[in-house]
Amino acid sequence: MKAELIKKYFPEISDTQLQQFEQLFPLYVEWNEKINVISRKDIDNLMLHHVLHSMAIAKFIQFRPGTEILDVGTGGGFPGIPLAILFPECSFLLVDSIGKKIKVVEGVAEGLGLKNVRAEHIRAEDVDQDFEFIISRAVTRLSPFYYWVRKKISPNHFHTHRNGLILLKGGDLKEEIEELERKTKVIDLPSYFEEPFFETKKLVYVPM
Ligand SMILES: C[S@@+](CC[C@H](N)C(=O)[O-])C[C@H]1O[C@@H](n2cnc3c(N)ncnc32)[C@H](O)[C@@H]1O
Repeated sequence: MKAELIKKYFPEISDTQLQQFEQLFPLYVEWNEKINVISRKDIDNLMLHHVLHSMAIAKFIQFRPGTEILDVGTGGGFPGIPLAILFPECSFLLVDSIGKKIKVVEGVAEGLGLKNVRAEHIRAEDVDQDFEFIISRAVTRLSPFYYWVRKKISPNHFHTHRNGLILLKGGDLKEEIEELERKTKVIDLPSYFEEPFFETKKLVYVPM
């Protein structure tokens, strides 16, 4: 699946951004040979299941220039890397508790020439900085996630949505949302994209 898939849903992207999306596949193949962080099946479906899927967040919100965003449990760089391509004027910190994953993220970000990405081998709980938004894909249940990060959201609001958490998740979320005991908004990803995804089919927004 090529980068045209991205253009289909984000027709406003520039030629530079399109080229960066095109570079993602060879870069991940190259890095995955050195450090295996993405399964063979997922590499084959990289553009759809990782890249486009991550960009559901950009269908939910257009981050304004200058926005600071934390991606918790980024793994090989999702959703942070595709969003950093799409929002070059925003700053992204991508963190993971496994160091070798951060090496891949750094290699891919450097290969793409992304100046707006920092990657750090650190647990989410230990990050000592405020962000307008905290994003994450397929990391943990809502309630523990909220406790890891609840003090890291800055109070200023410049967006159409309040600062908060934007998470891509699968499974039956009803129980997790009850356990969280906070206002949430849940969006089904098929309302953004007609292509089928694996299990992670919901976007959860928790305004703070
Ligand atoms: C299932 S993977 C998802 C990776 C990536 N977000 C994706 O969608 O491809 C979950 C990731 O969360 C990381 N992780 C788990 N607990 C964490 C924590 N407390 N702080 C930072 N990263 C964490 C794991 O190391 C792992 O890379």
